[in-house]
Amino acid sequence: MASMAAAHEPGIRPGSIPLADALVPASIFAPDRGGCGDDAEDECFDDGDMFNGELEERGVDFTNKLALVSPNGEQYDSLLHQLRDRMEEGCGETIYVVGMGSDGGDWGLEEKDMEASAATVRSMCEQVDADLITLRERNEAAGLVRDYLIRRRMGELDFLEVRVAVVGNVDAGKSTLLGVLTHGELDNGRGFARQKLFRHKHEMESGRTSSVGNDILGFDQEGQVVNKPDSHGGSLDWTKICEKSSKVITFIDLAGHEKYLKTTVFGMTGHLPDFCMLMVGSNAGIVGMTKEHLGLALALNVPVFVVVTKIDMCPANILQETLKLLQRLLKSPGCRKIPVLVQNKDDVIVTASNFSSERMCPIFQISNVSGENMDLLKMFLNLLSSRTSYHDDQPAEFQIDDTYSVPGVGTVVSGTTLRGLIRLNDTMLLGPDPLGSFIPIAVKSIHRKRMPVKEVRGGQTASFSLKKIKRSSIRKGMVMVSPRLCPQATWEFEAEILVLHHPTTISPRYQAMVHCGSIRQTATILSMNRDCLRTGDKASVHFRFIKTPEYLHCDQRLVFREGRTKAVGTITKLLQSTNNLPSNFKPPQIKMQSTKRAPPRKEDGTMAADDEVATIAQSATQSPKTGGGGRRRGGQRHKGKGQNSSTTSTAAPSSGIGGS
Ligand SMILES: Nc1nc2c(ncn2[C@@H]2O[C@H](COP(=O)(O)OP(=O)(O)OP(=O)(O)O)[C@@H](O)[C@H]2O)c(=O)[nH]1
Repeated sequence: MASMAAAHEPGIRPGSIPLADALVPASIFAPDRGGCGDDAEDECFDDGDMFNGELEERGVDFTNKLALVSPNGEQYDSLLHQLRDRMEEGCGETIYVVGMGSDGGDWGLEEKDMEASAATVRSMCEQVDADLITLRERNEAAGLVRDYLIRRRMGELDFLEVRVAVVGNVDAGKSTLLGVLTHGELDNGRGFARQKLFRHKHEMESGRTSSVGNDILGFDQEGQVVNKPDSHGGSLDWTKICEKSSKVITFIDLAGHEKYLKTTVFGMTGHLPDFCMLMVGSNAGIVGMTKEHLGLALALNVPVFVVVTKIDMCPANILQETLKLLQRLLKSPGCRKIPVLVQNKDDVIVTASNFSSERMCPIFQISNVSGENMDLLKMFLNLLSSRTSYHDDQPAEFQIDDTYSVPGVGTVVSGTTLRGLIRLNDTMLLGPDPLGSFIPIAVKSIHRKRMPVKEVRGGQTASFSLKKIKRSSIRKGMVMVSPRLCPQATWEFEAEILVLHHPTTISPRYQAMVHCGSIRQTATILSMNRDCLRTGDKASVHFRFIKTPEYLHCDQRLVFREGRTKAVGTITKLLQSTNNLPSNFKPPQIKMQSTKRAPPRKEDGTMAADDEVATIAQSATQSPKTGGGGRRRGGQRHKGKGQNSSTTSTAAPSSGIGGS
């Protein structure tokens, strides 16, 4: 396990970080024998999560390391119940530790007790139709301790799904890493690996990503990568990957260049990532858009892990400097993260088990050219579990993030199932159209990752082919929902916002782009509870969309931006609209309204970047429903949103609502 003294750590080279600045070792996240010492530990286990996630008793003492040795019938049922809960919380998987108690006794079991415990766990796995995979075995003071991965058995057409947004400055090595991971071939340092991923001709020519790309990495039940590129064109057969995988990681590859920030924001809000992988070139350090992207992830409450690339070509002192600045940024009051350097498999297990605490921020140091530490990153990815828990009985909701016209098939929409279960031939309501109406539409075919399936559930991305509807009448940001929801569209809403940057002041009638889920539309500020807003200010703001009403939820996070102006916030109220006409019937010709010129905080009106990150995190942590994290793996989920829970009612009367 990682040690506190950075100088002794293999990944850190001579000229290491001074002890005071040392990264937090992963070992502090390992469960304690009986209590939590410092803040970091409190954070990890503040729900009393001591032994395999449960402290309370249900006929069995979960804190006792011998609980699994020979449980009686009632105790076995309790243990099984606990395992089922944890599997559900972890969206079909959980890391299960045998031989560790939290009752103060020494850790470890004698061999025969370990075998008896393992037999109990194996039998429970059969009951829940899951596989038991040994992650590691170690010797502790009183004997053996084993960490298992318990993962639901997947049929050929099913797999667990985790979405990871990949962000970082230009040239950090994002596309290269994805090329290396998904195609299994190392880079040559001159752009070889990324060639396989570029989607546009201009990307091939400039070497820069401009669009939101999707790449998949499949793991089989044993945690081995299943991606096998075609030996001719090097392309990947997604269907084959999905058939062989028990878990598929979808990377949402986002552009690093500032001019594509709009696309990057859309990727982070619209594609609902479970996690964010922030890439940093070790030689370039924390430059360009790095802080901007980190701030975005914090604002949207997406847990972040960092991958420092190019360690093959970086002098030791520069690498140390980058790591030092990185951990300073992560620990700053704005981020309040606990940076943890991942250096071996033990660190991977500990960080992956605790990652959903949101406060922990694992840091990997890799090379796309030599492949150093790539195995640790892959192992970590295999152990991440989705943060979107699903319940099949919830009314289904699907958000559309793209549309296509497929020859011979017709109109196809792609997006993410937010909740519930959608089956072939189900009738859903599609909308809202510009008048706020929803129309009934039958689901004629469903694909997950290009593979035909019969159903799709909460947390999974999918595409549907739709009959008798033109592509032009569907736009990004529309939804398909269960008729049970009687969906309504909203022209106006209230949100608590925090201005991260604005050169002057924002006042009523100011317009900017609202990003919320896959919605991307300009909205006007009608009123707010302050005269004007400038960088760092918070306010409750009343917005109105200028073009069409949208389907919104209270508690949804939003990003409000225009050029370099940025604000983040949470929707607090869906408001009744006064009329059904689009407000751009006579669009107000106002933009970047600056009624009063307030003294900017810095010469150019910006906040110091650290302040900006600070303010973002403050907003994220103070958001009414964001919660503080602190739960172990599987415990941190996308927060439940009210079912289109407007406080009053919403806008346009709809012709097709609730029909079928
Ligand atoms: N030596 C070395 N070169 C690397 C490594 N990773 C990436 N590179 C090189 O760095 C350059 C930039 O990599 P990209 O993957 O295009 O960077 P990016 O972050 O995707 O850039 P954008 O798409 O513009 O956002 C390419 O020439 C890669 O070959 C690494 O670990 N070591």
